[in-house]
Amino acid sequence: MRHEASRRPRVVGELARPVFFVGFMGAGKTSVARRLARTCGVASVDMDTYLERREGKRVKEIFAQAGEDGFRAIETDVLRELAGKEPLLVSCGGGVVKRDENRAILRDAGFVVYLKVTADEAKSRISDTSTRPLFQDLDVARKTSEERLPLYAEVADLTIDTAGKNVATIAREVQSALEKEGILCLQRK
Ligand SMILES: Nc1ncnc2c1ncn2[C@@H]1O[C@H](COP(=O)(O)OP(=O)(O)O)[C@@H](O)[C@H]1O
Ligand SMILES: O=C(O)C1=C[C@@H](OP(=O)(O)O)[C@@H](O)[C@H](O)C1
Ligand SMILES: [Mg+2]
Repeated sequence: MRHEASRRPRVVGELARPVFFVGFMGAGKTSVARRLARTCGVASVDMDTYLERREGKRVKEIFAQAGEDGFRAIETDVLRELAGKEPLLVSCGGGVVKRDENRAILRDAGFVVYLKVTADEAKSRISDTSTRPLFQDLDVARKTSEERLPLYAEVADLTIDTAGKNVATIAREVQSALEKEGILCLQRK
């Protein structure tokens, strides 16, 4: 097993622009970006993780202390910061598309991959919704998801329906599309 792994060529990927993953909570943005980073030798960053380290607080605490508006202000700041770095795979939080200025940053700075999921399928994937303050009630989540559909569609350069697919399959679909679009260039060493 170890021998086979060491014989596999090392892959180093380069991105022409930042790639932003958007979509509803539970779409798999964090998991797919992380998987793609590993298989393609590209750096990835999760906006929520980055934001939590920067603020020294969990997303849930920020919502409790500063409300959604407070969270969104920090989120915009972080998005701007990450959009200005060397191109990365960036998994965004599901609500990043709510602000007009964020949608402008996503469109202008990057290539946007929209991972589609229904609120019902997302609920079945997320075992513990306590870390997601806006996914506490399924009926509310269904409504929120419907309201956001046009916002995700507005920024998407690529849309992938994730229904019934696992993370590896989705990551392969994204990889192939990014290579075809000239956004991802892979060198096998
Ligand atoms: N395609 C998928 N099929 C099944 N489970 C998934 C899939 N994508 C993600 N998950 C699971 O759903 C949960 C949320 O995934 P995550 O990547 O954090 O989504 P997001 O960042 O879009 O909210 C995790 O437990 C993850 O393992
Ligand atoms: O949809 C949203 O408004 C949110 C999604 C979360 O990220 P994930 O989409 O990665 O769960 C996180 O940013 C926060 O709880 C708000
Ligand atoms: Mg996430």
